[in-house]
Amino acid sequence: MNQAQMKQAVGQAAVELIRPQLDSDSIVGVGTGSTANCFIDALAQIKTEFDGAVASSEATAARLKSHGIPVYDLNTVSNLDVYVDGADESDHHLHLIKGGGAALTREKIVAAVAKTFVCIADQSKLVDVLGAFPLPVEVIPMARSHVARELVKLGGDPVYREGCVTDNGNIILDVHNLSIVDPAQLERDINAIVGVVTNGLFAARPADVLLLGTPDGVKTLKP
Ligand SMILES: O=C(CO)[C@H](O)[C@H](O)COP(=O)(O)O
Repeated sequence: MNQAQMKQAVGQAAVELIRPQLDSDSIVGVGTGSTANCFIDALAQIKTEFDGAVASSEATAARLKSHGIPVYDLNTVSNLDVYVDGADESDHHLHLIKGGGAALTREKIVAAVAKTFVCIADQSKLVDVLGAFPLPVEVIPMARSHVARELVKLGGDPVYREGCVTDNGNIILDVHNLSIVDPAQLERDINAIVGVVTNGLFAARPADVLLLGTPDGVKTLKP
């Protein structure tokens, strides 16, 4: 099984996992990225079994709508049982790095609202210590240089993601060379920098389950 097939397998596995809890009133939280796209395509096959979705990005909203799945504003939704999304890295506690697709802030908001967060990823994303993948930080544009200096004080090497404007109109700094031994503390420290919208560490709200694509099939990991 190659990487693309593993992504399809975990997308399908996520649909099978959540399907028993769906009913005609259910709204599904949907993440962003190539693995989340596999989930969307699999979800479309059962679109008559739930009401609609909340999207974590404009790209995801467009893909959901292209399948005829209604997309709701999160503010109109009182109950979100499940959120399904990919990740750039996961450790064995299911602390994540996300934001490779620049959708981290909306992803973190939807994950915070959902009762259950199902992460889907191929096996290349599972690591012992987070940080080989540069940590994305969404920043208010006028604070870019200030935030970059503060990130250097925290031991990282921030790099401006050229040409990237988030769905919220902000910029991304990718922080290289972090060895993240305490993800929850670093998540708090970076979010405390004035000008930071949020960072791509999901430690305060880790995933509840990780469906990991491997050549031997999909494995289920829990913290
Ligand atoms: O956090 C994300 C987008 O902001 C994605 O979940 C992450 O980048 C993984 O993407 P892919 O499934 O394409 O590898």
